[in-house]
Amino acid sequence: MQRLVEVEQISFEEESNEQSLRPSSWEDYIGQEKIKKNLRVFIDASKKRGEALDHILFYGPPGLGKTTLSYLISNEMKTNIKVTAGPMIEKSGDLAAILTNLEEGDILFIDEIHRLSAAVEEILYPAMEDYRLDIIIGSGPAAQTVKIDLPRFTLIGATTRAGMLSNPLRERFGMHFRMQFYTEEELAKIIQKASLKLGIKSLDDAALEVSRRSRGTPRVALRLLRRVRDFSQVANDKEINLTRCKYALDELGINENGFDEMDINLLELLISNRGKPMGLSTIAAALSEDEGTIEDAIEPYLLANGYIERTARGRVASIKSYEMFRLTPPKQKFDDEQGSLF
Ligand SMILES: Nc1ncnc2c1ncn2[C@@H]1O[C@H](COP(=O)(O)OP(=O)(O)OP(=O)(O)O)[C@@H](O)[C@H]1O
Ligand SMILES: [Mg+2]
Repeated sequence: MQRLVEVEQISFEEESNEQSLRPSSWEDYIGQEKIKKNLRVFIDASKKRGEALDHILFYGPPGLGKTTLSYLISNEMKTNIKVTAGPMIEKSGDLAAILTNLEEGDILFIDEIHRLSAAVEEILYPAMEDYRLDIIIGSGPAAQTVKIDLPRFTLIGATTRAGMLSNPLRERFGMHFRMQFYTEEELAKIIQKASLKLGIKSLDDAALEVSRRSRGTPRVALRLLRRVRDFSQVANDKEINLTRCKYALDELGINENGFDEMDINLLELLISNRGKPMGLSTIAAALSEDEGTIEDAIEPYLLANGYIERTARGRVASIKSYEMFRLTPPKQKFDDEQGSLF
């Protein structure tokens, strides 16, 4: 099923749409203030010293701006950026070829870095630490290690699943940044800027309405904005206004909290368990979704906003969810070892 608030699998068309709306300056990159502030200090310092920037790891749910930030860093450092992704680097030779083609100060961006194979990761360790490539030639007693020096480069890794990174890899990043969900005000600003780029102005209250239904995620906000714009243009509106906006979003089946069918199904499932924790694999089977998608793309926003709670024995719906469905939360305590859930 294609989710309108789906943030992970993006089509080619969407990807090129995204490129056109992708901020190219720090001023256009709204929010994530703490990360921006820190990054600017590190960038300034490394520029002053004339050194490559330390390796950086961005982690957090999809669509929050990890890739965009990486491009901004390369802009700011005035260096080349080579972009690849974990699943694209199949053999250690692939990575060796990428590394030996880098120039001094270049940025290598590896998306979905948690999906690198163990063999490829091993190549990365000395490359990150000592800018050195260790290649083993031959096998058995005649095997030899050849060491090749690499230019000083910066690795930027991005992942939706920091927990899946191996410790040695994680520790080799000098900076770790966790991406945060955006506030409604921040998303409204992003929408207004993007809207102008699309050639139609969004009125303040309309932009806020789209924000409220965007699950704290710029990619979702921009996707909803494009659909709302379609409705507005068909109706010959000069600006995107609140009434049309609400109509369009309702037509698209995005509820007032930005929840779509998938979120609702998950919440209903947990509620049907009446306060008893439900394990991830059970949830995945019941919703016919894979565990990774639930953990990376659906759950984080619901957790961050207190709609569900995670206990050692599984997930439960919180009072807030019962209230949203206008249901009474169960009084009975199921999880005795962990104390009251509510
Ligand atoms: N802070 C921001 N300000 C303005 N626009 C943003 C911001 N963050 C993200 N965007 C927009 O949201 C879209 C998605 O961002 P991006 O591709 O960087 O996310 P991501 O974290 O790399 O996602 P994924 O984990 O799926 O790779 C981009 O097209 C960009 O235009
Ligand atoms: Mg990305």
